[in-house]
Amino acid sequence: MRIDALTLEGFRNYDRQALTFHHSCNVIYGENAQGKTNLLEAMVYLSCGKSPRARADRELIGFDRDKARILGQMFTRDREFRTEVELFRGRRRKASVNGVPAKNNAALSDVLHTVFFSPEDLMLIREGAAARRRFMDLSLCQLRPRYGEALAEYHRLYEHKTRILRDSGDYPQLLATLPDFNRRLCQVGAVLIHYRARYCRALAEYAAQAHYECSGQREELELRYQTVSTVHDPFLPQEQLFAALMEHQQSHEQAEIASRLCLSGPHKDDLEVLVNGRSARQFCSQGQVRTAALALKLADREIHKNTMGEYPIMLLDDVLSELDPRRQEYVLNRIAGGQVFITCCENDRLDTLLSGKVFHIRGGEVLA
Ligand SMILES: Nc1ncnc2c1ncn2[C@@H]1O[C@H](COP(=O)(O)OP(=O)(O)OP(=O)(O)O)[C@@H](O)[C@H]1O
Repeated sequence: MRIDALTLEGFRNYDRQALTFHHSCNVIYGENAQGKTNLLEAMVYLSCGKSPRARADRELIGFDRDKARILGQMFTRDREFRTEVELFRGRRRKASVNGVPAKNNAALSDVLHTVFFSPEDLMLIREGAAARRRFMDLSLCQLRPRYGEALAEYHRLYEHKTRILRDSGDYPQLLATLPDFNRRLCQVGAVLIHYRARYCRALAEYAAQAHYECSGQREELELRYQTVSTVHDPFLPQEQLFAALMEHQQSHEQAEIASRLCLSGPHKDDLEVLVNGRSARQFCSQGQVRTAALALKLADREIHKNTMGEYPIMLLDDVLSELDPRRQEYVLNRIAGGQVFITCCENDRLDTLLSGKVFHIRGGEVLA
């Protein structure tokens, strides 16, 4: 799997830029705030229809533009693909693959998978559960089309339910609609738990191996998927997951109405990380946290490889400079075999370390 060419028009600080890439390694360097991350962000968008950092698509459109266009030429499963996305202010985006309209994000993920790794991810372990849920969701949306659909529906229902609870003080009659929302949230929630449990099991296996190697065989990493307390086994059939979610929901109904908050459901899931049997979040040193985060990202890459039969595109956004030489070397050795994009501020070391193509970015343009 590789991206051969990318064209950006009106995307973030790119006015119009066409780029062709090396099949293996691409180093993108430049000073701060020149557009290096924007470039990687466009590639993530092509792979899943979402930005890893923007909350709304309109943030991706150039400040003084009405629309943005991202066009990628990819090579996957021995075939060429052309994915095009157009984003507009105030109207729905348009996306197509080889000229055929893409119905949803899954149609984009069918062509391209990316694993995006940025300095913020180095604190994935220390942050609250939301960061680890985002990590699982971004990956699962690319891996499993049904998961992406279920997650989108869950978010819609959750928003709606939140509004009902919030407004129920002034309009108590709204509460009559709550049982229908709760029921559907539990049905869709069961789908999310089904996929998350399997993903976390695979992630745990690969991440343990990577962490063990990267720590010089000194540390053991364990991952535990945590979901709603009445779900004693997340691998049970979905009907049983649904029943367990309903049980939790019913026991929290009064508390939800009193607090006007959604208290029950997999929107509070987490992935607990332990190193040598202790909570990494509480007890790990900065270095251990980095190794664990690195292990999660490398494990994610292996899962994509197993699912697609090809390595996903690895996007390393300024992370190498944050790692010590031993970890840098480990990452660079582990990611050989697929296409990789690496951004950095200085080009003094990487082009000697890696062979491939080097791009110098300034003000949303690639300098010759
Ligand atoms: N919608 C937008 N329209 C135009 N410019 C934008 C838009 N969003 C962000 N920018 C600009 O893009 C630049 C940031 O680009 P980017 O995040 O890619 O930086 P970077 O080169 O990765 O920098 P760093 O090394 O600091 O991470 C900023 O100058 C910002 O003002």
